[in-house]
Amino acid sequence: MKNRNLRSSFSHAFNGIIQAFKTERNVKLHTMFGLLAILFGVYFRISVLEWLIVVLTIGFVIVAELLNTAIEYTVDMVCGKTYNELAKYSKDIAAGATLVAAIVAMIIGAIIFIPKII
Ligand SMILES: Nc1ncnc2c1ncn2[C@@H]1O[C@H](COP(=O)(O)OP(=O)(O)OP(=O)(O)O)[C@@H](O)[C@H]1O
Repeated sequence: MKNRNLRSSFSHAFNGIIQAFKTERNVKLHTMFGLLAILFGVYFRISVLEWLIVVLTIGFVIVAELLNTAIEYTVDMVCGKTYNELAKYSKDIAAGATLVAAIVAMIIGAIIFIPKII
């Protein structure tokens, strides 16, 4: 089924974000960390450059989580409950991508905020 116009295209994309947020604990968790980083940014009055880095990092983590969720759904659609070695690799690698994104975000958060907290 093809999107007939830009509005339905945006609407489906938005529904996808809502679906991932509702069903995936990690999407919720990383969104909370993103909001916390924004609160810290406001509180510590970080610079424009720091805001650019914080916003890019939050987007990077959320995009990784959304892609991981899409891969999980696709694997489940193909395999259902059947064990499959390739399904395992796909899910583990997708989860690995979100872990890398989360670690990078933690390092960036530490570099920006720890000196301000101290
Ligand atoms: N069909 C399958 N065949 C083989 N292994 C699977 C299959 N489905 C899941 N697994 C294994 O179980 C793990 C957990 O899968 P699950 O679908 O529960 O992901 P999840 O707990 O939602 O992951 P995340 O915490 O990243 O959101 C996968 O990383 C994979 O190692």
